Amino acid sequence: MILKLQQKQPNLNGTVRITGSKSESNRLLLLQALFGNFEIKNLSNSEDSDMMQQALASTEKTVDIHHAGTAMRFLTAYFAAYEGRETILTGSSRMQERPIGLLVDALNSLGADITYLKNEGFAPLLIKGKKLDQNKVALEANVSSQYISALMMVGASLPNGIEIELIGKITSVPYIEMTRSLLTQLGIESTFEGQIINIKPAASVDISEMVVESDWSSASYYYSLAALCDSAALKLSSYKKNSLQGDSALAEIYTELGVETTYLDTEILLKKTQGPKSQSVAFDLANSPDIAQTIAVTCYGLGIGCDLTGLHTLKIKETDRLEALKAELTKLGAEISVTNDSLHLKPGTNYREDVTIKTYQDHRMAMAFAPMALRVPIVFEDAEVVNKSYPDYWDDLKSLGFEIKEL
Ligand SMILES: O=C(O)C1=C[C@@H](OP(=O)(O)O)[C@@H](O)[C@H](O)C1
Ligand SMILES: C=C(OP(=O)(O)O)C(=O)O
Repeated sequence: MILKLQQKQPNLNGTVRITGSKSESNRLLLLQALFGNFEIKNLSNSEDSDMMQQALASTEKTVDIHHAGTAMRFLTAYFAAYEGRETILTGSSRMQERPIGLLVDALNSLGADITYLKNEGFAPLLIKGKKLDQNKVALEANVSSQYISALMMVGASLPNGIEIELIGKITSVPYIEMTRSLLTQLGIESTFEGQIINIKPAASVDISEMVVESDWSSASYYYSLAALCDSAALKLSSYKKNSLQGDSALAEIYTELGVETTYLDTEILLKKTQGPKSQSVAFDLANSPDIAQTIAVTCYGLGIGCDLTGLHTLKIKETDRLEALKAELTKLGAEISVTNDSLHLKPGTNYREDVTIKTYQDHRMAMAFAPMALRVPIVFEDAEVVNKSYPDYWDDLKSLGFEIKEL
């Protein structure tokens, strides 16, 4: 599906209801499968959460989780500890290029039997589920926190729990803390001191319902819209101040880009203030990698420069996000350079019209670039890519007055 977006109305007012965080949802679905049948409220309607649900319900030998990184990583650990079950776990062609060797090595060192069916270090995996008889494991922590979350959750179901030693710098730390907090809410004890995570064993949990906060990564696109319009009063639900999601750092980050957040009862209200405070901004996003694309595009739309660092995980996500950002922002007229872990954008407003943005099978490429429609008409290839995390995105933009035409 090719979509053309235009937004001639520079004052944005409205309320958008976003469904639950896909990170929290996919953790709770796994924890529900491991520990008991609590109800999950405000579950994400993302394709990734559908994939997780379908995979957990499947009795087939081959389980295909398409593009869902959390499902791939969490289910590798889940099926490895599923005694007597043999599973082939696979995903999209891109998923078969996203590394999983560190997690497989860690699980095999705990006693799992996982082998590679195509390329060493990558899906598809043949997982012969068995009892994991060890409970201490060490792994590098700078590649993906999803490996660590997977070990923490499945580790809680092992008879002796799990002790995880994290080697080197730890990336995406808030996601590890999110996993811990959800375990705590379920009554499962853990500690995280220095480089060591300890999870106590649990057989079942005594809780009837868990409520998922709405998705902050999805909220990022409204922060960008608020920054780029002339005036905004956008209400988003359901959010809270003490979020488990690291991307809630948006509220602080966007004060520098001219957006003020007010926490209401169960909503946040975004208002545009005077505009950006300086001609160039700098952020280390090692704790919030998923909002890097949003911030880079907002800065370009504001005509200011930015230096984004801590981006070393972007190359192994849905696409190489650093190269994709460079290619598409350049098409729009930006002067941008990237390294393996950083991005530098020069101030400038040389906006080119009617550019067609390639989305690289990456939902965040489409969603992050859409607010540029406040500057110039813009076209998106494969616009349905948003389904991975936010299927209602285009409809929600329409509700704010965006003209969206299928070409
Ligand atoms: O645990 C999670 O839910 C996630 C962790 C992050 O991945 P990395 O830890 O691989 O950076 C993030 O980018 C991803 O969208 C979701
Ligand atoms: C990186 C992402 O997801 P995942 O790693 O779960 O595929 C994302 O949603 O931006």
